[in-house]
Amino acid sequence: MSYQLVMIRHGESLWNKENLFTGWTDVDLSENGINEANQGSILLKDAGFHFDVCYTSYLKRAIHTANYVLQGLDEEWIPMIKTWKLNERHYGALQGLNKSETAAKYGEEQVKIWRRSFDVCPPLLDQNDSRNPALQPMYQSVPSSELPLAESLKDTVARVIPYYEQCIRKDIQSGKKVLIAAHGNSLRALVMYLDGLSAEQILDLNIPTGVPLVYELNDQLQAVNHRYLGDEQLVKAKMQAVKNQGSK
Ligand SMILES: O=C(O)[C@@H](CO)OP(=O)(O)O
Repeated sequence: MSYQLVMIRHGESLWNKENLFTGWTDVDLSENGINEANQGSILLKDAGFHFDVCYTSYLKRAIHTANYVLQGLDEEWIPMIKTWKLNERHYGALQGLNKSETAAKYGEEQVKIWRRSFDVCPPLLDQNDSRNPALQPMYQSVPSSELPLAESLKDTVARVIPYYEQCIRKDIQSGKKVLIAAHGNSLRALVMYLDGLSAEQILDLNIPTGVPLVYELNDQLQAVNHRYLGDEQLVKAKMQAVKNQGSK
């Protein structure tokens, strides 16, 4: 018995377009991001994919991407489960700063550490900052002790993976076709776990926007292989573009 899991990072957001650290800031997709989500849907449709359930975050760029994908597949009726556990990594006080300007100010190496290291946490948001999730209606049902003021990838792994194991895994195991529409770093956390990557290996992993990533899992639900749908060169160029966001 083998299983399958499909992930998709949201299409380009308005803040991706402006090259701003985004994290839990709830921004819309750009025009290009909408096209990317629709394109992702076409790739899935052409390859014959169907879904029984979709998991996404609380953030509208991921929710809208899921909607565009499911609309294209004519499967908007399936259950869509929204959880803050799949939110983007919280970028703390870096949120809203331009990545290139931050690289010019603090150096590209420091920005790479903030963006891609496993266990370095960005500077924390102030408790009284209106962006503190504990002060926002969106997170009112979450105990404030669980809500971050910034997160490293390690912190993100610590919330994404237990959720995957407790909730998503069960659906996959019961034979449901699962789609996860999430974010660059919440998906890096999941890929790190599924592929058993080390802290060094994860440094150079960049997830492209709006491209379906298909995992084949064995009967133990271990990853046996994965592939992006679509043109290989285009996928590589999109990954490189994500990497370059941290250049001066
Ligand atoms: O700003 C962010 O929240 C993320 C994803 O867009 O960026 P990065 O690729 O720098 O981790």
